[in-house]
Amino acid sequence: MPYAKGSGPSIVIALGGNALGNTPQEQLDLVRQTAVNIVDMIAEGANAIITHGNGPQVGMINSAFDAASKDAANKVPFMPFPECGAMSQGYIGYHLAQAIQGEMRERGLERNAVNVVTQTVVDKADPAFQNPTKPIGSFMTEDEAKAMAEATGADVREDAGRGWRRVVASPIPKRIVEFDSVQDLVENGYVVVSTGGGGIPVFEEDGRYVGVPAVIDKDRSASMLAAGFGADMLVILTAVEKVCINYGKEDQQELSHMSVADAERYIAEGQFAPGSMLPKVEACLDYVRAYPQGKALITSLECAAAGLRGETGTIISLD
Ligand SMILES: Nc1ncnc2c1ncn2[C@@H]1O[C@H](COP(=O)(O)OP(=O)(O)O)[C@@H](O)[C@H]1O
Ligand SMILES: NC(=O)OP(=O)(O)O
Repeated sequence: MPYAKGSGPSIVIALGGNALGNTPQEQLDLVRQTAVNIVDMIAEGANAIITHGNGPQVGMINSAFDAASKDAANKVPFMPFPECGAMSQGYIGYHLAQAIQGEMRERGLERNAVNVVTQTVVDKADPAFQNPTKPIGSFMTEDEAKAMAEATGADVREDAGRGWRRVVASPIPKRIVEFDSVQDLVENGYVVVSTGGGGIPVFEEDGRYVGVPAVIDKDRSASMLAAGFGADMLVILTAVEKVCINYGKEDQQELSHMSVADAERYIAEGQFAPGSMLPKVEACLDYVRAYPQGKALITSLECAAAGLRGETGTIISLD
């Protein structure tokens, strides 16, 4: 039976790595807290589509299958990378939908949560396939990473000052295959987990879809989803309450609002670290340029509901 939609804004939420953790038990525990923060927004009437990252998880699944399949005694088959992406969506979406459902039941909210395994069309000619940039899996020291690269042929890079990781191609998302189904679910009052890990990247060939070994940036896909829906707000939840200029320096300054022109100026000044805050600000800019009535919010998980009420976080709007 369909559920009633909330009376509040429509929002697309992108969950950062701090919402999920690294191991199954850590993820299960963290996701319960994440669900509390998400349901705080749903309790205010929000109609939410929740997207999430998958870098650590898809890397973990891929490494586990690679290691297991190399020993014939295990009888574990080689697992292609797109299938590992699909597994990561199922695994994270299962935890998220279950935790959100449980939290809504506990608060007596008559809504239902569902996870949609989602494919995202990318372009075969995307130059990203020639230049892998998306960090996946766990962090390593430089020596460990270089030894791994030597042994496996994987690409490795330093990740935003936090250590070394394997990197894979990260093409630009073009279209979400399950968009109409997600829209139907939202219209019928469901809280939808969708486009996890940016969506499983696929090429379109003669009307059929074929998985591609890559990982799409979840903030970019969330931005495209929010613009496509005409969502009132794109909410990017990460580890900081506000975006800063002079981040980490003595004269650090938190920003409550940025216009597109402000953001462009700060980007030109190099205020946002590539691989961490820069892609988030760029995703917000893409959304407000494509849907000028929309507002993007970057804040922490803990501040999500207060941010939605306009009490904290950094709002990015056209002007
Ligand atoms: N100018 C900035 N303002 C605020 N945070 C910044 C800035 N530049 C870099 N950061 C860092 O970017 C991080 C968010 O990026 P990241 O951790 O990659 O995102 P995710 O939450 O999606 O995993 C913040 O926690 C912060 O440490
Ligand atoms: N797909 C994606 O953007 O994952 P992370 O947020 O974990 O990097």
